[in-house]
Amino acid sequence: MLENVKSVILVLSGKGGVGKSTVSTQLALTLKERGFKVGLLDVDLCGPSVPYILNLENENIHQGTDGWVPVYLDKEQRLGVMSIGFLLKTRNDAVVWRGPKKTAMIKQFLEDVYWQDLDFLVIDTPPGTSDEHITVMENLRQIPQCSAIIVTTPQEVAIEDVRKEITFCRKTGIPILGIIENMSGYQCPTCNECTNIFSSGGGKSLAEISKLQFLGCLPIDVRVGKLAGQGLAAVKELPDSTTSKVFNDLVTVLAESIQNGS
Ligand SMILES: Nc1ncnc2c1ncn2[C@@H]1O[C@H](COP(=O)(O)OP(=O)(O)OP(=O)(O)O)[C@@H](O)[C@H]1O
Repeated sequence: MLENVKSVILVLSGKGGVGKSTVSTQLALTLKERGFKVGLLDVDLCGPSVPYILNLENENIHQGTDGWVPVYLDKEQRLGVMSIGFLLKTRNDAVVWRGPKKTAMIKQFLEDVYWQDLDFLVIDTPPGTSDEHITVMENLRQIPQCSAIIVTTPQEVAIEDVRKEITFCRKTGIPILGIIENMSGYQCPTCNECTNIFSSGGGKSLAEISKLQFLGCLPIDVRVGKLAGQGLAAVKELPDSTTSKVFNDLVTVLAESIQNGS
């Protein structure tokens, strides 16, 4: 049920494996840390990684009187999580469904989860621009505030794919909040030095060309994955890290947008 959701943030990428789920989970954890009530919905039916990233693989969801009850990360129920992964027996179980069945499942995810009152619902989507995306976009029309964050890596191929994602958002009328460049160098956990192991700056120049806001560069930081597995936000545990700065700034932008109703 989306009636009580103030703002939806879609996390999109043109290509798989660029860090969409990592960004979605860290964003949800940061929003919770900053005092918001948050839902995290994983609609990547073929590769649901959110339960794995948050170490919730053994959790089950159940049907309550008001709808499906999300898995809550905390006692205060400030961060609820829903994923097809909770319905699969093991991480290796494959969902082999044709389009209409996938569409029906996503509709159910959007309509039948009892989220209670949420400030933000973060939606982790599959890579590309598939049926799943069209279903999500169609069902979000009722939400007063909805925007997309596009995740890319610095390499050219990912950048090319992400251009298609931008076109897709523009055609479907979803405003793009901005672009995040992930895996932008490697941050040494000991000395904090960041080394560019791929080319760099692609996300920023794409944002400039596309006239979109650039939301920052996230380095490869092995500590971030470990923290998410314990349900912890980088902004709390690694306050001096680049990751912390990028997510803090992003949440400030989101908090302003919810206040302005934009
Ligand atoms: N900034 C980062 N620092 C360290 N590891 C990262 C970072 N971003 C992503 N990873 C790792 O890279 C792998 C892929 O990331 P993730 O699952 O978030 O990508 P995705 O785009 O959601 O993938 P998929 O398309 O399969 O859903 C994961 O093992 C994740 O832990």
